[in-house]
Amino acid sequence: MTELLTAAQMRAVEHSAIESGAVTGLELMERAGQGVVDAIFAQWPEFVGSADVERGPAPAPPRYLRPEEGRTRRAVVLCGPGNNGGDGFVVARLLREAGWAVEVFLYGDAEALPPDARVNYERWAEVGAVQRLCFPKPSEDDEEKVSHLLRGATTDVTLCVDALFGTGLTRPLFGLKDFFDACYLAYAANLGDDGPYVVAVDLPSGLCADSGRIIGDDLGLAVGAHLTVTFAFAKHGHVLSSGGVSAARLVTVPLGIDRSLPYRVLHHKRNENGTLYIDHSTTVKMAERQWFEAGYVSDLPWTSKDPREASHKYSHGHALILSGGVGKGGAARMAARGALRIGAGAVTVGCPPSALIENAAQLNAVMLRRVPGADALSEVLTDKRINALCLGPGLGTGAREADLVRAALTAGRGLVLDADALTLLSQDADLFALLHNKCVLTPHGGEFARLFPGIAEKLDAPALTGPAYSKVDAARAAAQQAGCTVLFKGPDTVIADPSGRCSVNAAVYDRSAPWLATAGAGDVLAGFITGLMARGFAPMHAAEVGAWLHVECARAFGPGLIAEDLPEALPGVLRDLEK
Ligand SMILES: NC(=O)C1=CN([C@@H]2O[C@H](COP(=O)(O)OP(=O)(O)OC[C@H]3O[C@@H](n4cnc5c(N)ncnc54)[C@H](OP(=O)(O)O)[C@@H]3O)[C@@H](O)[C@H]2O)[C@@H](O)CC1
Ligand SMILES: [K+]
Repeated sequence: MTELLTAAQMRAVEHSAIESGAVTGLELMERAGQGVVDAIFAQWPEFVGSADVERGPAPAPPRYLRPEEGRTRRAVVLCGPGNNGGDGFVVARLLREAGWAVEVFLYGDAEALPPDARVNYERWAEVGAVQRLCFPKPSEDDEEKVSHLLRGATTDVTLCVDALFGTGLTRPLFGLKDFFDACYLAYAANLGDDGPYVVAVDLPSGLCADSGRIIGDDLGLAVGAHLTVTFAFAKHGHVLSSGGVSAARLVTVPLGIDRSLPYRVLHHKRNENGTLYIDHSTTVKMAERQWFEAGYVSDLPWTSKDPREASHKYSHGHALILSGGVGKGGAARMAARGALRIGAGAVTVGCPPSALIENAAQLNAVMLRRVPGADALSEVLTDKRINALCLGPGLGTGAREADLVRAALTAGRGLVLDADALTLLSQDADLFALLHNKCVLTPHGGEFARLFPGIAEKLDAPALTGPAYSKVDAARAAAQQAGCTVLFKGPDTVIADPSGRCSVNAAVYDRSAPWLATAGAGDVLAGFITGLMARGFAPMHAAEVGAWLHVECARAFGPGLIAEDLPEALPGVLRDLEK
């Protein structure tokens, strides 16, 4: 798991590191700038010179400090009025030391720069010029100058470094349209050598660090970047909402302050059976611990090596998936296949009598039961080995189905509610009131808005100031309201439980899987989570692991994926995890 921080948490971490005396703010800024330059040369090795330099008494400089013979690379660095701008001055200086021609623009008042940024402004000013842009509204001349440079029409600028705003952006940017257009054009057209690569320092400017939304929404602007280089921790805004598509790549460089942090660490440990698990018990000094619980889900525990657990199929649980009527069973069958592949010991599809033949013709390892209505379901559930249920995929939204949802909710078993079951919950407050802490709701955006209209309204309201209300805020509020785990789907799937624990399963940057947006993929996800709950995973953990594996299956299969492929890709993914 990678932890994601808010801007306030990052500031707290930075202050605590500085107060501990381990490092100064100026040193942090130098490391940040150095990290950006290192990341640039790692990303584009062709920027690294190959010519040997003469060896003198001093140690040889790093490879990237040797520009290609006969070629001077050119960079434009746009610096803003805060410490993000300060990082930009460091980057400018280091690029210049590497033999680059660097043009620096300052959008802000040099006299009003914060102290560390001011020092780096002055260090740069000793070796290069600073072109001042009228602040806060650049003049037409300013815009002409910068956009001309960036459009590459008459120059050979290779890099544009966006150090305008980072975690301190609090209000919309209106005055920089032409700059941003120019940066964005370079990014969108991926002009390579014909135009500059755009590198965002910490965050693409215009983006809210906490929500990933563009401050000002459609009125506001944000730079698009080929590479974002952030410091110490990724921020929520890098993966949520527009943040996940704001850059082609995200690199997090360490600032060397991690050890002194008063924050909660998620440690991987092994229990006495050799099973990997995440230890959530490490002490936190930080008061609001849920702050630190948003993160990507990755490298999670999988197979148990405990031979006692392999003794019987029911020791791996029994999942019951309820299906709709004739011709509507495909979704439930895919969920059942997912539950079985993910390791539930037994999986049964329960369907109305009229759909028995259809289902029997399509199911083999999955068992089949008649479940005409709620009474029959209660009867089936007298079998205590059935420990997890899934209702929703292809279920239908009539009176029979509402009764089934009610009976399932009152049975007190692990319960995944998806699709039609979410519609039923949003239509019936009494049903909603029956939700309990063994439930997992898996809404997409539309379902979320129907279930939690007040929360969705807050999330949809224009983000006019930062930090803006985020999908993490929304999922946490929803989990509290529902009293159960909520998995709010998207490329930035957010999973939260009523305690405030929260994870983001982000399928963005190197982990993007656009082909996962395919019919039936959500049914398989519901099945994965149900299967994991049958295996004994707690609801939140089942939702985290299920969502993570779902994306991994899509990535393993690749383009051309259809929902049926997801369960079939699972064995390979699990084998790789074991390695
Ligand atoms: N944390 C760390 O460990 C490290 C952090 N580092 C770096 O510091 C960055 C954070 O610095 P920061 O806090 O100074 O914020 P930043 O984004 O530069 O801008 C704030 C300025 O912008 C202004 N302003 C805001 N909105 C505006 C608007 N719409 N239009 C115009 N102005 C606007 C705002 O003015 P105010 O709101 O006060 O009027 C303020 O002056 C961080 O992203 C990282 O790059 C590294 O150096 C080292 C380690
Ligand atoms: K920036």
